[in-house]
Amino acid sequence: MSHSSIPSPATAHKSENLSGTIRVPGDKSISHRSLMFGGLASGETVISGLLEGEDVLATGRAMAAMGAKIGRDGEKWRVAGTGNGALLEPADALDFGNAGTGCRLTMGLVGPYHMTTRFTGDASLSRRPMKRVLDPLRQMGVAVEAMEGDRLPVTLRGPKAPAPITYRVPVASAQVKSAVLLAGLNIAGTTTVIEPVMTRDHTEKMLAGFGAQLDVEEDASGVRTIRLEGQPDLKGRTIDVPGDPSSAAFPLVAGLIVPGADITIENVLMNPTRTGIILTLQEMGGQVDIVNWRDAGGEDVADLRVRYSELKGITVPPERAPSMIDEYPVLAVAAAFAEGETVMDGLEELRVKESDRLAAVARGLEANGIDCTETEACLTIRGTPSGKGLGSGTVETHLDHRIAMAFLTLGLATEKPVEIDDSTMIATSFPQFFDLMGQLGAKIERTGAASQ
Ligand SMILES: O=C(O)C1=C[C@@H](OP(=O)(O)O)[C@@H](O)[C@H](O)C1
Ligand SMILES: C=C(OP(=O)(O)O)C(=O)O
Repeated sequence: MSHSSIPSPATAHKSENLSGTIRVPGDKSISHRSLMFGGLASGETVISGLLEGEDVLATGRAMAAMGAKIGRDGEKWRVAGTGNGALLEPADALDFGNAGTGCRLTMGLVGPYHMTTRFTGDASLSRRPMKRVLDPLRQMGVAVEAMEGDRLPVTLRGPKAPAPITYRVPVASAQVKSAVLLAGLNIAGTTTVIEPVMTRDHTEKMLAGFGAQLDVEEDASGVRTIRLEGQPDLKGRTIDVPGDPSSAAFPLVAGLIVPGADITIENVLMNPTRTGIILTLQEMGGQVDIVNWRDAGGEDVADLRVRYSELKGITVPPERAPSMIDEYPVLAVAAAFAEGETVMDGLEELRVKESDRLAAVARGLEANGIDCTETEACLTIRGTPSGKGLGSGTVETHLDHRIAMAFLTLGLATEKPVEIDDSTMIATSFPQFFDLMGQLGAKIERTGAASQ
């Protein structure tokens, strides 16, 4: 895969008057699940707008290695599934590259199968904690072999008769919730997940769409109890994947910080478990108009018109973190141009993403002259609205696509250019990043030998 090859540095330069209309690629969470559930269901699933990023393609290869037939047919992807309960033992290790979601959800999916499955990944994924999904699998009777600290490579051996469990998710994580629910698909009886803090609900919504029996109850304090009836008959379906709000966040912030900008991003997923970044940028004074709000196959989507704005610092409510967890690096970039102080708290999960994002963001800001304070779970940024004196740093991206894209966005409004040490990882979630940002008039260039 390209991220194990030669690093490709890139540089962003001060830009003006970004303009135009773009569509960002399909939502990563929905794309992973489309291939997984399509690969599992009986019959055909036809997917439009699939994100063709490396993370999602790794999930496709894993499902193919377990018996699904997956192919591209013009603009669409066609998946012929095995039928629920009929995945085959893969001949080789499943390599998930950089993708936490693909790896953790697939661990849940295959855990209860009475077969042996091995999981590997790149250097970043091999550092990330897997205990959070391996613990509930152990409770179901799955035998686990893992590196120290429950890291990859991991081998799972499912029991003859897996037992359904009731599991209270100990961290706010859609990946953990989803892994337990997916395990429940191949276990007789009711699997129950208790989710104290709501996270993205794509697994619940999409499994119901494929024909699973799911019951979701929410109490007065917001605690959700999700009950899944095991061994449902899942049926293939048609899916239209909306644009990824986590990718839209980069042109969105660029539009707010580049003087004279006026851009539109069409067809963005507006599921309320994903829109924290839009709300937060609006609270900072960002002119983000949500237009043409509509339903698209069971999900809300809209177009976002974004104009350059004088931003002000705010305190971001920590309880909003799950609805914008992947957007903090680029929110930090908006905060770098806001008047006053922006406080982001409740960010402990950022430390276990593709990199320690809290540290990577703080170091990148400091390298470019931006005043910030990092504590265990909090980042405070004091902005410079004019961008004067900022820039000229080189940012270490640590195999993290969001760090790479966030700092290239920063360099569009700093006085001096911003360089990142590697841009290859951007292809994991947003392969069209350079092209689309270029279309808007952003001055970003790949500067390394590997870009030739
Ligand atoms: O379920 C998903 O599709 C995702 C859940 C989030 O991870 P956590 O569950 O670890 O918070 C998010 O960071 C990731 O990019 C996608
Ligand atoms: C955290 C992310 O992804 P994953 O956990 O799937 O690697 C992300 O895309 O920002």
